[in-house]
Amino acid sequence: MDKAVFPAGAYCRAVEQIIAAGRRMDRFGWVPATAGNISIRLPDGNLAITRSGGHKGLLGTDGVICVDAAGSPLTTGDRPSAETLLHCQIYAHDPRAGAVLHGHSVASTVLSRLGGDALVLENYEVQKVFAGQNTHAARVRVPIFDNDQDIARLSGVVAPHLDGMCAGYIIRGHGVYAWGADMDAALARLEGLEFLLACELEERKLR
Ligand SMILES: CSC[C@@H](O)[C@@H](O)C(=O)COP(=O)(O)O
Ligand SMILES: [Zn+2]
Repeated sequence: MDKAVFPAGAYCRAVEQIIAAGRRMDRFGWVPATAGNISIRLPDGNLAITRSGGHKGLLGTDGVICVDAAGSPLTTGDRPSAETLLHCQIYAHDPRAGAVLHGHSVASTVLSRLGGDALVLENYEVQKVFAGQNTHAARVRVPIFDNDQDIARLSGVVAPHLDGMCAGYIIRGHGVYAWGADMDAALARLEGLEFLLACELEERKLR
């Protein structure tokens, strides 16, 4: 299939939103060097996703390519994000997911290296940004999975935990995955999660 088969408006909007999201994540310092990847689900079920290896804060239109729902590039020779399968997995699991974001913040990297299989967030007002959360008093569990360069194997480890995951997840020493119904919702989730991780890190430094 060729990119031309997409309704031009939907594809162009997706590319613009991905470029803008990369810039916003870069402003926060969440996509150092070539870290991070960003995708949007297109109306036909294919994905617009960042090409592998570029700086996500400096994306041009050629920094975004199309893959099918299984992660295969629609244009032969295109190299999608090395972590495309993690995006595909989220879209396959959650039919409401419209955008997926991955960044490498200092807070997610450092906190996940301290050990444990989850971070539990409690008594923060901002945790209400996560799906289904309406009080600071609830406990929001953010799972941490060990990093793995074999993304298919990593997705197999993540799979059994996706049900009921409301804030996203962390890969140890690596970064976070967050998603939402559209790009605005995904960015709000990511920003909320990163704010809370930064709070946790600050608090631990004071202890
Ligand atoms: C700076 S290395 C980071 C990569 O290994 C990877 O984790 C990452 O987030 C970006 O990979 P990419 O293939 O550009 O999507
Ligand atoms: Zn990464």
